[in-house]
Amino acid sequence: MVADAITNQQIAPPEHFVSVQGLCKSFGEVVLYDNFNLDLANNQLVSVFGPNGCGKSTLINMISGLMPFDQGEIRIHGKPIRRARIGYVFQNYRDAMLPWLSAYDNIAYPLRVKGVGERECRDRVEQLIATFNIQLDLKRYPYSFSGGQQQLISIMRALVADPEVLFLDEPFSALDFETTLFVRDKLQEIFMTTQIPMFMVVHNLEEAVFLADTILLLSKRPTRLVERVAFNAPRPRTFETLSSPEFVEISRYCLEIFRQEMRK
Ligand SMILES: Nc1ncnc2c1ncn2[C@@H]1O[C@H](COP(=O)(O)OP(=O)(O)OP(=O)(O)O)[C@@H](O)[C@H]1O
Repeated sequence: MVADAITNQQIAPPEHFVSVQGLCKSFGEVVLYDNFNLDLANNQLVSVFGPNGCGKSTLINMISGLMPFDQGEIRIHGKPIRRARIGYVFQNYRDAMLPWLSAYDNIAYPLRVKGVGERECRDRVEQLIATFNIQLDLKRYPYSFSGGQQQLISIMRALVADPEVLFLDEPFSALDFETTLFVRDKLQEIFMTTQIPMFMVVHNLEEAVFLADTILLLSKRPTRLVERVAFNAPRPRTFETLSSPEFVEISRYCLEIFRQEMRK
Protein backbone atom coordinates (compact mmCIF):
# COMPACT_ATOMS: atom_id res chain seq x y z
CA MET A 1 0.00 0.00 0.00
CA VAL A 2 2.72 2.38 1.03
CA ALA A 3 4.70 1.40 -2.05
CA ASP A 4 1.60 2.00 -4.20
CA ALA A 5 1.13 5.43 -2.66
CA ILE A 6 4.72 6.38 -3.37
CA THR A 7 4.47 5.12 -6.95
CA ASN A 8 1.23 7.02 -7.44
CA GLN A 9 2.84 10.17 -6.13
CA GLN A 10 5.72 9.74 -8.49
CA ILE A 11 3.54 9.28 -11.55
CA ALA A 12 1.01 11.94 -10.58
CA PRO A 13 1.29 14.68 -13.22
CA PRO A 14 2.87 17.94 -12.06
CA GLU A 15 0.66 20.98 -11.94
CA HIS A 16 0.31 22.28 -15.48
CA PHE A 17 -0.57 25.81 -16.40
CA VAL A 18 -1.36 24.70 -19.94
CA SER A 19 -2.53 21.27 -20.97
CA VAL A 20 -3.43 20.52 -24.59
CA GLN A 21 -4.72 17.15 -25.74
CA GLY A 22 -5.57 15.92 -29.20
CA LEU A 23 -5.71 19.42 -30.67
CA CYS A 24 -6.74 19.61 -34.33
CA LYS A 25 -6.96 22.78 -36.41
CA SER A 26 -7.16 23.30 -40.16
CA PHE A 27 -7.80 26.31 -42.34
CA GLY A 28 -9.60 24.84 -45.33
CA GLU A 29 -7.25 22.27 -46.85
CA VAL A 30 -4.30 23.47 -44.78
CA VAL A 31 -3.79 21.21 -41.78
CA LEU A 32 -2.00 23.12 -39.05
CA TYR A 33 -2.43 20.84 -36.04
CA ASP A 34 -3.36 17.18 -36.12
CA ASN A 35 -3.55 15.53 -32.69
CA PHE A 36 -1.18 18.01 -31.03
CA ASN A 37 -0.40 17.50 -27.34
CA LEU A 38 1.37 19.76 -24.89
CA ASP A 39 1.77 20.00 -21.12
CA LEU A 40 3.54 22.93 -19.51
CA ALA A 41 4.60 22.66 -15.90
CA ASN A 42 3.67 25.55 -13.65
CA ASN A 43 5.69 28.66 -12.79
CA GLN A 44 7.58 28.76 -16.05
CA LEU A 45 8.24 31.26 -18.75
CA VAL A 46 7.81 29.27 -21.95
CA SER A 47 8.74 30.57 -25.36
CA VAL A 48 7.63 29.15 -28.69
CA PHE A 49 9.81 29.21 -31.77
CA GLY A 50 9.33 27.64 -35.19
CA PRO A 51 9.36 28.19 -38.95
CA ASN A 52 7.36 31.00 -40.51
CA GLY A 53 3.73 30.09 -40.92
CA CYS A 54 3.92 26.92 -38.82
CA GLY A 55 1.07 28.16 -36.65
CA LYS A 56 2.63 29.83 -33.61
CA SER A 57 0.09 32.66 -33.46
CA THR A 58 -2.73 30.22 -34.14
CA LEU A 59 -1.53 28.09 -31.22
CA ILE A 60 -1.32 30.94 -28.72
CA ASN A 61 -4.70 32.22 -29.89
CA MET A 62 -6.34 28.81 -29.44
CA ILE A 63 -4.76 28.21 -26.04
CA SER A 64 -5.78 31.65 -24.81
CA GLY A 65 -9.34 31.20 -26.03
CA LEU A 66 -9.23 33.83 -28.78
CA MET A 67 -9.61 31.34 -31.62
CA PRO A 68 -11.80 28.21 -31.86
CA PHE A 69 -10.29 24.84 -32.73
CA ASP A 70 -11.72 21.84 -34.55
CA GLN A 71 -11.09 19.11 -32.00
CA GLY A 72 -9.28 18.41 -28.75
CA GLU A 73 -9.15 19.78 -25.27
CA ILE A 74 -7.29 22.72 -23.75
CA ARG A 75 -7.07 23.36 -20.04
CA ILE A 76 -5.53 26.21 -18.11
CA HIS A 77 -4.52 25.20 -14.59
CA GLY A 78 -6.78 22.19 -15.06
CA LYS A 79 -9.82 24.30 -15.95
CA PRO A 80 -11.61 24.94 -19.24
CA ILE A 81 -10.30 28.14 -20.86
CA ARG A 82 -13.52 30.06 -20.26
CA ARG A 83 -13.10 29.66 -16.49
CA ALA A 84 -9.49 30.80 -16.41
CA ARG A 85 -8.27 34.38 -15.90
CA ILE A 86 -6.11 35.16 -18.88
CA GLY A 87 -3.93 38.13 -19.77
CA TYR A 88 -2.92 38.68 -23.40
CA VAL A 89 -0.33 41.05 -24.84
CA PHE A 90 -0.71 41.61 -28.56
CA GLN A 91 2.12 41.95 -31.02
CA ASN A 92 1.04 45.32 -32.25
CA TYR A 93 0.48 47.74 -29.39
CA ARG A 94 -0.77 50.37 -31.86
CA ASP A 95 -3.80 48.26 -32.71
CA ALA A 96 -4.21 46.94 -29.18
CA MET A 97 -4.48 50.30 -27.39
CA LEU A 98 -7.85 52.04 -27.30
CA PRO A 99 -6.76 55.43 -28.68
CA TRP A 100 -9.73 57.39 -27.34
CA LEU A 101 -8.91 56.38 -23.76
CA SER A 102 -6.07 57.71 -21.60
CA ALA A 103 -3.27 55.33 -20.61
CA TYR A 104 -4.89 55.01 -17.19
CA ASP A 105 -8.27 54.11 -18.70
CA ASN A 106 -6.61 51.64 -21.06
CA ILE A 107 -5.03 49.85 -18.11
CA ALA A 108 -8.24 49.93 -16.07
CA TYR A 109 -10.38 48.76 -19.01
CA PRO A 110 -10.51 45.01 -18.12
CA LEU A 111 -11.60 45.87 -14.57
CA ARG A 112 -14.36 48.16 -15.82
CA VAL A 113 -15.59 45.47 -18.21
CA LYS A 114 -15.87 43.18 -15.18
CA GLY A 115 -17.89 45.81 -13.35
CA VAL A 116 -15.25 46.59 -10.73
CA GLY A 117 -16.01 49.83 -8.85
CA GLU A 118 -14.09 53.03 -9.58
CA ARG A 119 -12.25 53.14 -6.28
CA GLU A 120 -11.05 49.55 -6.55
CA CYS A 121 -9.99 50.21 -10.17
CA ARG A 122 -7.91 53.15 -9.04
CA ASP A 123 -6.34 51.22 -6.17
CA ARG A 124 -5.48 48.31 -8.40
CA VAL A 125 -3.93 50.45 -11.17
CA GLU A 126 -1.96 52.50 -8.66
CA GLN A 127 -0.71 49.38 -6.93
CA LEU A 128 0.37 47.91 -10.25
CA ILE A 129 2.28 50.93 -11.46
CA ALA A 130 3.93 51.35 -8.06
CA THR A 131 4.98 47.68 -7.94
CA PHE A 132 6.64 47.91 -11.33
CA ASN A 133 7.85 51.45 -10.93
CA ILE A 134 6.10 52.71 -14.06
CA GLN A 135 6.92 56.39 -14.24
CA LEU A 136 4.52 57.59 -16.89
CA ASP A 137 1.89 60.30 -16.86
CA LEU A 138 -1.12 58.02 -17.24
CA LYS A 139 -3.46 60.91 -18.01
CA ARG A 140 -1.88 61.13 -21.45
CA TYR A 141 -3.24 59.30 -24.48
CA PRO A 142 -1.48 56.27 -26.00
CA TYR A 143 -0.25 58.04 -29.15
CA SER A 144 1.80 60.45 -27.03
CA PHE A 145 3.99 57.62 -25.69
CA SER A 146 6.90 55.86 -27.34
CA GLY A 147 6.42 52.34 -28.70
CA GLY A 148 8.08 50.72 -25.70
CA GLN A 149 5.99 52.76 -23.29
CA GLN A 150 2.81 51.77 -25.14
CA GLN A 151 3.79 48.11 -25.01
CA LEU A 152 4.43 48.53 -21.29
CA ILE A 153 0.97 50.03 -20.87
CA SER A 154 -0.53 47.08 -22.72
CA ILE A 155 1.40 44.68 -20.44
CA MET A 156 0.00 46.54 -17.40
CA ARG A 157 -3.48 46.21 -18.89
CA ALA A 158 -2.95 42.46 -19.27
CA LEU A 159 -1.87 42.22 -15.63
CA VAL A 160 -4.48 44.42 -13.99
CA ALA A 161 -7.15 41.74 -13.57
CA ASP A 162 -4.73 39.37 -11.85
CA PRO A 163 -4.34 36.76 -14.60
CA GLU A 164 -3.41 33.14 -13.95
CA VAL A 165 -1.44 33.04 -17.18
CA LEU A 166 0.04 35.73 -19.38
CA PHE A 167 0.10 35.13 -23.13
CA LEU A 168 2.35 37.27 -25.31
CA ASP A 169 2.36 37.11 -29.11
CA GLU A 170 5.68 38.49 -30.31
CA PRO A 171 5.75 41.28 -27.73
CA PHE A 172 9.03 42.74 -29.03
CA SER A 173 8.58 42.49 -32.77
CA ALA A 174 7.15 45.98 -33.24
CA LEU A 175 9.86 47.55 -31.06
CA ASP A 176 13.29 48.88 -31.93
CA PHE A 177 16.37 47.30 -30.34
CA GLU A 178 16.79 49.72 -27.46
CA THR A 179 13.12 49.55 -26.54
CA THR A 180 13.14 45.78 -26.78
CA LEU A 181 15.84 45.65 -24.11
CA PHE A 182 13.79 47.88 -21.84
CA VAL A 183 10.51 45.97 -22.26
CA ARG A 184 12.29 42.63 -22.01
CA ASP A 185 13.87 43.59 -18.68
CA LYS A 186 10.52 44.79 -17.40
CA LEU A 187 8.87 41.55 -18.45
CA GLN A 188 11.49 39.56 -16.62
CA GLU A 189 10.98 41.71 -13.52
CA ILE A 190 7.23 41.08 -13.74
CA PHE A 191 7.80 37.36 -14.06
CA MET A 192 10.20 37.28 -11.12
CA THR A 193 7.89 39.37 -8.93
CA THR A 194 4.56 37.76 -9.76
CA GLN A 195 5.58 34.22 -10.79
CA ILE A 196 2.69 34.30 -13.25
CA PRO A 197 3.43 31.62 -15.85
CA MET A 198 4.01 33.10 -19.28
CA PHE A 199 3.58 31.65 -22.75
CA MET A 200 5.30 33.76 -25.37
CA VAL A 201 5.62 33.46 -29.14
CA VAL A 202 8.92 34.89 -30.34
CA HIS A 203 10.32 35.41 -33.82
CA ASN A 204 13.96 35.68 -32.93
CA LEU A 205 15.76 32.61 -31.61
CA GLU A 206 17.98 34.49 -29.15
CA GLU A 207 14.92 36.28 -27.76
CA ALA A 208 13.21 32.91 -27.42
CA VAL A 209 16.11 31.55 -25.35
CA PHE A 210 17.05 34.61 -23.30
CA LEU A 211 13.98 34.88 -21.04
CA ALA A 212 12.76 31.30 -21.15
CA ASP A 213 12.80 28.40 -18.73
CA THR A 214 11.58 26.20 -21.58
CA ILE A 215 11.85 26.74 -25.33
CA LEU A 216 9.34 24.87 -27.48
CA LEU A 217 10.67 24.17 -30.96
CA LEU A 218 7.93 23.57 -33.49
CA SER A 219 8.11 21.82 -36.86
CA LYS A 220 6.82 22.79 -40.26
CA ARG A 221 3.14 22.02 -40.91
CA PRO A 222 1.39 19.89 -39.85
CA THR A 223 2.96 21.22 -36.72
CA ARG A 224 4.58 18.97 -34.14
CA LEU A 225 6.56 19.73 -31.04
CA VAL A 226 10.07 18.84 -32.24
CA GLU A 227 11.74 19.39 -28.93
CA ARG A 228 11.35 21.16 -25.63
CA VAL A 229 14.64 22.61 -24.46
CA ALA A 230 15.32 23.69 -20.88
CA PHE A 231 17.36 26.81 -20.14
CA ASN A 232 18.26 27.03 -16.48
CA ALA A 233 20.43 30.13 -16.27
CA PRO A 234 19.84 32.06 -13.04
CA ARG A 235 17.67 35.17 -12.99
CA PRO A 236 17.83 38.00 -13.52
CA ARG A 237 19.29 37.33 -16.92
CA THR A 238 21.50 40.20 -18.01
CA PHE A 239 23.93 41.23 -20.73
CA GLU A 240 26.39 38.81 -19.15
CA THR A 241 23.92 35.98 -19.73
CA LEU A 242 24.15 36.63 -23.47
CA SER A 243 27.83 35.72 -23.52
CA SER A 244 27.61 32.89 -20.97
CA PRO A 245 28.61 29.41 -22.22
CA GLU A 246 25.19 27.96 -21.35
CA PHE A 247 23.29 30.63 -23.32
CA VAL A 248 25.59 30.22 -26.32
CA GLU A 249 25.29 26.43 -26.14
CA ILE A 250 21.48 26.34 -25.81
CA SER A 251 21.06 28.90 -28.63
CA ARG A 252 23.38 26.88 -30.85
CA TYR A 253 21.51 23.68 -30.01
CA CYS A 254 18.10 25.25 -30.78
CA LEU A 255 19.45 26.64 -34.05
CA GLU A 256 20.74 23.22 -35.05
CA ILE A 257 17.34 21.60 -34.37
CA PHE A 258 15.65 24.39 -36.32
CA ARG A 259 17.99 23.96 -39.29
CA GLN A 260 17.47 20.18 -39.31
CA GLU A 261 13.75 20.79 -39.35
CA MET A 262 14.03 23.27 -42.23
CA ARG A 263 15.98 20.72 -44.30
CA LYS A 264 13.16 18.16 -44.09
N1 LIG B 1 -7.85 33.12 -40.09
C1 LIG B 1 -7.13 32.42 -40.99
N2 LIG B 1 -7.69 31.96 -42.11
C2 LIG B 1 -7.01 31.22 -42.99
N3 LIG B 1 -5.69 30.89 -42.84
C3 LIG B 1 -5.09 31.33 -41.73
C4 LIG B 1 -5.76 32.11 -40.74
N4 LIG B 1 -4.90 32.40 -39.74
C5 LIG B 1 -3.72 31.83 -40.09
N5 LIG B 1 -3.84 31.19 -41.28
C6 LIG B 1 -2.79 30.45 -41.94
O1 LIG B 1 -2.27 29.50 -41.05
C7 LIG B 1 -0.86 29.41 -41.15
C8 LIG B 1 -0.22 29.67 -39.82
O2 LIG B 1 -0.43 31.02 -39.45
P1 LIG B 1 0.13 31.61 -38.07
O3 LIG B 1 0.00 33.08 -38.18
O4 LIG B 1 -0.48 30.92 -36.94
O5 LIG B 1 1.64 31.15 -38.19
P2 LIG B 1 2.94 31.77 -37.47
O6 LIG B 1 3.83 30.60 -37.22
O7 LIG B 1 2.53 32.57 -36.30
O8 LIG B 1 3.47 32.67 -38.63
P3 LIG B 1 4.63 33.78 -38.63
O9 LIG B 1 5.90 33.08 -38.29
O10 LIG B 1 4.64 34.25 -40.05
O11 LIG B 1 4.23 34.83 -37.64
C9 LIG B 1 -0.43 30.42 -42.22
O12 LIG B 1 -0.29 29.73 -43.44
C10 LIG B 1 -1.60 31.36 -42.28
O13 LIG B 1 -1.74 31.89 -43.57
